[in-house]
Amino acid sequence: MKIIKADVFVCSPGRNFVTLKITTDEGVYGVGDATLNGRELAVASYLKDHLCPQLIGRDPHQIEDIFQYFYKGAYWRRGPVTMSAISAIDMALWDIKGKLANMPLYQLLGGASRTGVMVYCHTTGASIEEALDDYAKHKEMGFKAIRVQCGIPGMKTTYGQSKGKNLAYEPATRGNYPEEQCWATEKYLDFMPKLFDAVRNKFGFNEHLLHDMHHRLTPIEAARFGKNIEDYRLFWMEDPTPAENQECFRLIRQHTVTPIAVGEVFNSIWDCKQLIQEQLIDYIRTTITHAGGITHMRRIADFAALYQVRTGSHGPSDLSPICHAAALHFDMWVPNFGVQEFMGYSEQMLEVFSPNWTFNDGYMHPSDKPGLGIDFDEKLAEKYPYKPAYLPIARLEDGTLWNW
Ligand SMILES: O=C(O)[C@@H](O)[C@@H](O)[C@H](O)[C@H](O)CO
Repeated sequence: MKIIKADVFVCSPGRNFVTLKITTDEGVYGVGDATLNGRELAVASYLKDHLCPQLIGRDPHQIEDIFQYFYKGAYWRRGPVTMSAISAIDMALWDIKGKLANMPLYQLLGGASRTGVMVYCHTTGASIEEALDDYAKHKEMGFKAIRVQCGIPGMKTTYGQSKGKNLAYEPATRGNYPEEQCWATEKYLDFMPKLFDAVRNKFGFNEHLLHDMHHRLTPIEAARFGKNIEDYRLFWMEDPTPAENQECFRLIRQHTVTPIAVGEVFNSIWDCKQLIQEQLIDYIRTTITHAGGITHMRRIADFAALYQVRTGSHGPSDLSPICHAAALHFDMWVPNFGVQEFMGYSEQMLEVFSPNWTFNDGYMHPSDKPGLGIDFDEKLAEKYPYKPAYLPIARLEDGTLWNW
């Protein structure tokens, strides 16, 4: 069996997605997600101009060898653009393998380790009251794990806040320049515990409560924050500080038992090796689309299992439904599963991708169709051409560029 075609599509049914479709000489095809929010065209070019031509004529069964061929073969290893491109190839090849074996992906990986995948949703609001209403709505929908964010008095914008009533959280803005937001750490540190207090007072401790700090604090500020909120027993505080320097997390760990989740911007095991080995985190949040596909994610998860670090994969709607479909199969199998993020998709997006997963009472189940169990409508996608859009940047009140 040989690969005869590898096509890349960039479409924008509400937001930009990069999709790869690999076709074999026997007519079986697989799909993969290569979306890198704000840098979509770079990944599309990496695939189209460099990797796709080298896929032609290769045996699609050789997933591991193809991963190594592109990872080692470029000489220039790692990085989000390279790894997103490799991830999409890997996903599409697993899709093909599942279709050939007539098995859903999770069966190929080793079968189900659980009856369903616990997912966490996003709740947000301009004020605590609005966030509480949104929380109630999501609790009603059955979610067992809920992320809470909300506007901070005295700050025009903050991370994780929806832009209007009933609008889902959407960070990227259309146009050629990123939106500029403002950040004030002290205001955040003083205010945010009040949100957790209000949530726990109103809803109790039944749901897992999560919060994303989006890389905004220094290690000692994150340590103070984690310590202050211990009574609210968060499931995790996410991305408390930037993680390029993994040692920084030692300081946070010395001060607090609030669990820590990190990894959405990582693209290989090397980005989290020390964090895992020193047990500086509790959840690793790498994704199938950015961290080398199923092949490399499996390596990260197995390594993390040695240190009792569990998975909590990034799953925003700026990764395509193909990524979410693949993630659900992975989560169904992975022994050290923690939770899966699920932000949801608009109807327009679901028309283009048509997934077959199910959601019931806080748990999702992957499709039982062969492979990933998701398709991509190329014709419909043509109706939604790429539109430039960028993630915001953040500045401190004095104008200093900060971490968004
Ligand atoms: O935890 C999360 O889901 C966020 O951190 C993301 O929504 C992140 O901001 C976006 O994926 C960036 O594209």
